[in-house]
Amino acid sequence: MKVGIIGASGYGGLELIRLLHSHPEIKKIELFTSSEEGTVFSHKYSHLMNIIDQPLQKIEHETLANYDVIFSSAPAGVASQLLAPLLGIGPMLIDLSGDFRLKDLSSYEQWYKKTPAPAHAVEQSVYGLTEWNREAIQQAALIANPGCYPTAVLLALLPLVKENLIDVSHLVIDAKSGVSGAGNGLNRMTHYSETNENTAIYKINEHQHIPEIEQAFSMFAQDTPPITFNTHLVPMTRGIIATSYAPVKEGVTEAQLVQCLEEKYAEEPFVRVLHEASKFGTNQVYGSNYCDLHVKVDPRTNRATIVSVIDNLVKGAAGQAIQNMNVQFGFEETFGLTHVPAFI
Ligand SMILES: NC(=O)C1=CN([C@@H]2O[C@H](COP(=O)(O)OP(=O)(O)OC[C@H]3O[C@@H](n4cnc5c(N)ncnc54)[C@H](OP(=O)(O)O)[C@@H]3O)[C@@H](O)[C@H]2O)C=CC1
Ligand SMILES: CC(=O)N[C@@H](CCC(=O)OP(=O)(O)O)C(=O)O
Repeated sequence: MKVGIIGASGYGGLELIRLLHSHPEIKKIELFTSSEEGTVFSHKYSHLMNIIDQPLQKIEHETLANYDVIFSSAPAGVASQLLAPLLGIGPMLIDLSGDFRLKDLSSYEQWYKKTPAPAHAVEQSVYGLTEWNREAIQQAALIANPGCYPTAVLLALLPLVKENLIDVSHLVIDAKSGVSGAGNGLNRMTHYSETNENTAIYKINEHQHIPEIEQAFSMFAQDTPPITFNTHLVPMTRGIIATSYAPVKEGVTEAQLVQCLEEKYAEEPFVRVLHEASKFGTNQVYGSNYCDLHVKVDPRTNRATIVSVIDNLVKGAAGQAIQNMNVQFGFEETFGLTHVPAFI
C-alpha cells in the first residue's frame, strides 16, 4: 500500500513515519509539505538518515489522489481545506486535527475560533475512537482521529457513563500533558524557560476538547450535563495523564467499576486495566499505543478516582490513526503498533 503524509515534518507526522516504517503492509511512504518542497527529509531530520531520504513534495490534489491513504497531520483550520476536495475521489483520508470531529459546525466555530469544514465533509466523517466505533470506521471515507486528551478521557469514562455507574453531573476531569502535545511551533507557552520547573493550567474551562468529549458521551453512552475539564502543561516531552473524579451511583462498588472496564476491554490489544496500582504514570506507555486505566473508590467520600495514561503522539494521534487504517483495510489491528513502552 502507498500512503502519503501531509504535515510530515511536525510531531504527529514524524510519529506516523516511525510507526508506518515497521508496518508490514506499507510499501511506500511519501511526504508532503506546505513550506519546504524539495528538502531531503533526512537532511532536516538526521535521525532518519538511510531510512527516509526522499525529498518533501508539494501538496497537490492531483498527486494526493493517487494514494491508498492520506494522513493529514496539519493544523486545525488548514486540514479541512486540504482534505475536503479529496473526499470520495480515491484515497482513504485520516485527519489528525480537530476539523472534522465536531458534528455541530457552530460548536467548532465557537471552540476552535476558525471557519468550519464544509458541512458535507463533516457529515461523512467518522469519529475514529477505535475501540468504540469499529463498524463505522470500516466503512469510512474520512476518519476524524480523536484529540489526544479525549482519547485518554473517553477510554476511561465511556464504559462507566454508558452503564450509568457514575454521576456525570459532578464529574471533574483533571488532565496533564507533555509539551509535544502543542506541536513543534515556537511560542511562549512551550518556551523552555517557561515550561521547565513549572506546571501550568491553560485554556481554563475553554479547552476545545470539552465539546468533543461531550459529543462522544452522547454518541456512545448517553446525553450528559456539561462537564468540567481542565488541562495542564507539565515539563515532560510526551504523555498524558487524565484523572477524573465522580461520585459513584448509589449502591455501586469499586469491584463493579473495575469489572465494567475489564469486560469492555477484555479483547482489546491496546487497553489495559491495572490492578493494585498504587503508583503509575505516563512512562509505562511511553512510545507505545497502550492506554492504561485504573479505578479506585474512596469509601469515605463515595467518589471514584478514574485514571488513564497514554502517549499523546501514539494512542493520542499517530498510533490510533494507524490502528484506524488497519481496521478500515482489514489488517491485523496491531500492525505497526507493537512497540513495547520505553519505561525509562
Ligand atoms: N501533538 C499532539 O500530541 C497531537 C496533535 N494533534 C493534531 O495533529 C495535527 C498535527 O499536530 P503536530 O504534529 O503536533 O503539529 P506540528 O505543529 O508539530 O506540525 C504541523 C505540521 O503541519 C504543517 N503545516 C503547517 N501549516 C500548514 C499549512 N498551511 N498547510 C499544510 N500543512 C501545514 C507543517 O509542515 P510543513 O511546513 O512541512 O507543511 C507542520 O510541520 C494538529 O492538527 C494537532 O492539533 C492531535 C492529537 C495529538
Ligand atoms: C499541550 C497542548 O498544548 N496540547 C494541545 C492538544 C492539541 C490537540 O490535540 O489538538 P486538536 O485536538 O485540537 O487537534 C492543546 O491543549 O490544545
